[in-house]
Amino acid sequence: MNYKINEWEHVFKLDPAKEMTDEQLELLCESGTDAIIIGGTDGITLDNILDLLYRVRRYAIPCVLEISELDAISPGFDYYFIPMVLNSTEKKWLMDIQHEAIKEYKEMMNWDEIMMEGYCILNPEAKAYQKTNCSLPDEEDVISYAFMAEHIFHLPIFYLEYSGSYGDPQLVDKVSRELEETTFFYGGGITTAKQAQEMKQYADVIVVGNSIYSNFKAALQTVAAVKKDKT
Ligand SMILES: CC(C)=CCC/C(C)=C/CC/C(C)=C/CC/C(C)=C/CC/C(C)=C/CC/C(C)=C/CC/C(C)=C/COP(=O)(O)OP(=O)(O)O
Ligand SMILES: O=P(O)(O)OC[C@@H](O)CO
Ligand SMILES: [Mg+2]
Repeated sequence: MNYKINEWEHVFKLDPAKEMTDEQLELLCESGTDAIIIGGTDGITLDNILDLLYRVRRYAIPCVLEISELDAISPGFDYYFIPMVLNSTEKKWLMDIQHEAIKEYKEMMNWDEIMMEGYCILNPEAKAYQKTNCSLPDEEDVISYAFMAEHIFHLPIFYLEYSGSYGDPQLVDKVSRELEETTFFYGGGITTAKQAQEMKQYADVIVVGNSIYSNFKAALQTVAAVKKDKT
């Protein structure tokens, strides 16, 4: 198990609102992926999060809760990822919800386990884009958000999010050149080994989500595609 996030290359993001068999979960957790992130935008409840956490805990793999709902936070995860949506048009999604949460949880927060994520969401069809009222940034905007994530906010993670659609590899390349200290996560529309390899050339970590539920076999193959040089 590797708990060093800046050494991760591949993670699966599981949606607690979606069904998964025990056999599938075992294959994912033992695939060689670096971590399991539990998160999503819709239908997130404490019950479905705890259920999935309990099932993932059978395996020796880091398990992360990516917080999207204030009333669905539970102890027991290795890490808590907290999004700040940099291209939201509402301050609420950049810092106000987080500010409210700090008032409630400050005493319980162990900063060795918490990573703030600077999100830039680029797919207007994504639920997260719509929920957080994002505006669509151009290339220069995106690169500037990445720069701000590293040099102004000193965030541990910059997350380029195309959730549900495959992004622009040239832009991912340009963003990667902007980041040195901040770990660069790319997520969105990775459904094949080839796409995983393409985005991994630029991003530090690639995130595979929806294809787990639409084409399980192909999703599983994305791990070996980015890790085969290391084994
Ligand atoms: C009890 C305990 C152990 C406490 C530990 C202390 C702790 C960790 C406290 C947390 C404190 C804190 C600051 C919490 C913040 C709470 C919060 C609600 C923040 C808001 C996060 C946010 C901006 C959410 C908006 C939506 C978003 C960006 C979600 C990220 C995940 C994402 C993009 C999922 C992909 O969704 P998508 O694919 O579009 O949609 P589907 O779900 O349909 O796939
Ligand atoms: O679901 P997909 O499109 O694979 O995206 C993964 C992740 O970035 C979603 O938050
Ligand atoms: Mg999803």
